[in-house]
Amino acid sequence: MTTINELAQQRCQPLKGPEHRLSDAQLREGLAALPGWEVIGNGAAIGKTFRFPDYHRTMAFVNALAWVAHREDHHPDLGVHYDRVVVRYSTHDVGGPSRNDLICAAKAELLLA
Ligand SMILES: C[C@H](O)[C@H](O)[C@H]1CNC2=NC(N)=NC(=O)C2=N1
Repeated sequence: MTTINELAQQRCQPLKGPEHRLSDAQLREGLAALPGWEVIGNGAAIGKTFRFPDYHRTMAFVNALAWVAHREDHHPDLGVHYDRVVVRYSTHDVGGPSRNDLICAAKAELLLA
């Protein structure tokens, strides 16, 4: 079993090519450690909607997430709203979800822990 802390301790690696795409079983195993995260876009990505009481807290999270993206060189697609952020990770260079997406989802999650 993988835990959220094990994922969050890892660093994203530059991955290129479809061989790095996670299998359904690997994806399921990883998502079991990430509360609220789900497969979206028919297996193309993983995502979660984070809700906040106001715009200030929404943007504080967006900025913290941007810092994670910069540090890891792995970038989420974001939908930014007044009181929520729709976060979606997929690895473009792989053509779908990779281990990097699970790692960044775990780091995103722990920003709020
Ligand atoms: C060279 C650099 O590591 C790549 O271009 C990175 C940058 N950030 C990225 N972010 C995401 N989400 N997917 C990628 O494939 C990706 N590739």
